[in-house]
Amino acid sequence: MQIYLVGGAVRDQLLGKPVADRDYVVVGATPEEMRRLGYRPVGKDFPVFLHPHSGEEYALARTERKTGHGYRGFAFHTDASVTLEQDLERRDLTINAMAADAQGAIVDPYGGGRDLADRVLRHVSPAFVEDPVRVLRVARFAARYASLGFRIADETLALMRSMVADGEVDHLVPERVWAETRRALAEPTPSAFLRALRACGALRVVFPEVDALYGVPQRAEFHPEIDTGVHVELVLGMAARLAPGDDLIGWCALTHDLGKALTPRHELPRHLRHEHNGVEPLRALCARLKVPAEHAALAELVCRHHLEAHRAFELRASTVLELLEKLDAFRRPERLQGFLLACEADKRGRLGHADSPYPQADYLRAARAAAGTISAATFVAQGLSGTAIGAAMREARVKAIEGVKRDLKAAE
Ligand SMILES: Nc1ccn([C@@H]2O[C@H](COP(=O)(O)OP(=O)(O)OP(=O)(O)O)[C@@H](O)[C@H]2O)c(=O)n1
Ligand SMILES: [Mg+2]
Repeated sequence: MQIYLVGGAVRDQLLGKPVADRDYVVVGATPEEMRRLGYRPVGKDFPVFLHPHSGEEYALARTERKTGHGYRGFAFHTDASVTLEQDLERRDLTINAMAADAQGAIVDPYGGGRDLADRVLRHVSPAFVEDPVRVLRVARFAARYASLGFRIADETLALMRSMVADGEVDHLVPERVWAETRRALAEPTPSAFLRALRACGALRVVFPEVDALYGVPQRAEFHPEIDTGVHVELVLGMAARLAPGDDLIGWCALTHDLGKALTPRHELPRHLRHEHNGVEPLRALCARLKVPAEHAALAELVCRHHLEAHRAFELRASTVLELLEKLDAFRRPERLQGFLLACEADKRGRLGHADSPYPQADYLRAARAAAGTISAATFVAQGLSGTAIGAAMREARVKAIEGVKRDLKAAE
């Protein structure tokens, strides 16, 4: 039997990127042989094994045949006669379909090295269509490598388009959609994920609430980019810059303006109440994709309150305190931090505003810090009890926030 390093590890090595996880393909072996050598089978019907010591994945070379719609409609064919070339042929992209033998020699029957050098995401063979998740994967790789100059090959985009038209993407289970989305949001250029999905028509199927934002105008004095979809792309880019690798902030960036798709036509390009209108579609989206609770919670806070953050200096101190309370900022400072990052991404994610300051974040952080030093114990010690404690605390916190505001004014 022969063992080859395969897929992402070979690609990343050739790109000069750190290799995260290593997958191996084993040619000319049987499951019995693998077990005899001490490899542990991953599942019952799945020809994948874990190395007895390293725990890395070793898959028997296989071909895949589609038997039905969607994620489960697969049959594997594996036997000792399946070649490396056959195994590589059923993979998604040429850059993911290279192997390296034990000496490090590259096996590259489908031109992955050339596409890597040319910065092209290209499918390997017509077998690409057998797994609709690949539509999302290609978009995710676009988000990962856009900054290196990668683009999707025309023929691959055409194939993705035909898969969407054939309804293949309708059958994706929410867990897979979320898993790919979450990873895409943590990549350096998450907007490329949106653009790729939109280019093949998958955005309308997977994220109709986001797709609907394209073509919706906003007021030019606040949004020189005009188009709400373009704004969301810019906010995603800014979120990736302010909070690299943070899919929580990315999720807030993606969903903060969903309400703008619901603005009545005659009100455009103004978006009155969009922060309220966005809550319902956001909740529906989070439920549909089974988004983690923290993602759903912070995204809703950002959706509801981002305008208040932008207007922080115009708010009364008592309103600032209420905002901090709604964010649960006193018990959970990380929530405030995430909220402010998303709000800053929204403000700077506008054409020509990438380098604008966002002093509102410093103000709200300082307000939280000042108000946070006031504790109930002081008032208990003064002999207050019951609701009087809460009232006195509020009053003291409002005063503290007023003090922060005064200091800021004085420093101007
Ligand atoms: N739907 C899929 C999933 C995986 N693969 C193949 O399996 C390999 C390993 O998959 P995975 O670990 O998900 O992707 P990587 O390419 O390793 O990328 P990452 O860096 O994200 O792990 C891929 O390179 C690709 O050859 C595929 O063809 N189709
Ligand atoms: Mg991998």
